[in-house]
Amino acid sequence: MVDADRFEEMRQRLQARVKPSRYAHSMGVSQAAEQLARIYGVNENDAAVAGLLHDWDKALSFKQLRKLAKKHTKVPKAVRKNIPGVLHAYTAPYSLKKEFPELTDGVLQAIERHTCAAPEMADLDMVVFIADIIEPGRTFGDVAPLREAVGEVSLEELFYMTYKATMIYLLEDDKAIHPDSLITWNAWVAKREASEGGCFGSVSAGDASEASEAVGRRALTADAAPSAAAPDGAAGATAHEAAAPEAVSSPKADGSSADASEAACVRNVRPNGARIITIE
Ligand SMILES: Nc1ncnc2c1ncn2[C@@H]1O[C@H](COP(=O)(O)OP(=O)(O)O)[C@@H](O)[C@H]1O
Repeated sequence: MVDADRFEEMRQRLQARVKPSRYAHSMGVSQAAEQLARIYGVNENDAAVAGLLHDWDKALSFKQLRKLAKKHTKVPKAVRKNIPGVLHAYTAPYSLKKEFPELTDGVLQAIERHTCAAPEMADLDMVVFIADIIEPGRTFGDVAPLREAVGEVSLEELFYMTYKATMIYLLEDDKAIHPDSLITWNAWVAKREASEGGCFGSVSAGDASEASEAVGRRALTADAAPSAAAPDGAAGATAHEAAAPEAVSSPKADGSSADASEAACVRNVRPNGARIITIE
């Protein structure tokens, strides 16, 4: 548990370390992660802290990251050389543990997995991964369906949708993809196919309307974010353009005990944002 004073200290140190657009994005991710955690029954404090600090090592140059990754991570040489944009996630546990020794393994793991994810994801890992993509400052054209699905589908399904959107974005932008990402993708496809209904289930209709009202359509919509900061100019980085949104309260909703007969299942999300929803 990180108390308010320590969180404030972390916030200030992050602000001093990264550029303003990165800081704004980090605040957005922290608040989005906290909201997602509340909805999906994950530890909110861990989510807020992991979201805040997830890009801690984005302050480093690729040269510094390569050196750090070589010494303190198992990232393969080819990835260090060719996909340095992902290294900050892998070096972060080492860097952050030195700065904030009280950070738990769970928080550090969620931070480590926020960029490339993994075949097995803890709930906190998924919350931080999703928050990084759907925080209000994100301006991708295809995040709207993800935001709308918050509280409507299970955490696993929302993660699957988000991971898929990330893969599509990387391909469409002609970016190299971490080789382990294909292993992760295949694992999640298999897991999803094996799940009941083929889509990880979903939250009940009642929970869905409450939760999406509070989070999906208010806190996590781009419209809710105050004015934009300058885009991040770091090589390979995407633009995070919003200042921190105001926190809003939302009801608790448990996505784990869905009645499949009432469940709305998002079957597919297309790059243009169109999606197919089936009511089962
Ligand atoms: N699986 C992946 N393989 C290769 N590159 C990736 C992968 N996932 C994300 N990236 C790229 O790594 C960089 C950092 O990712 P991330 O930390 O999610 O970015 P952001 O700076 O947008 O928060 C981005 O340029 C992103 O496109």
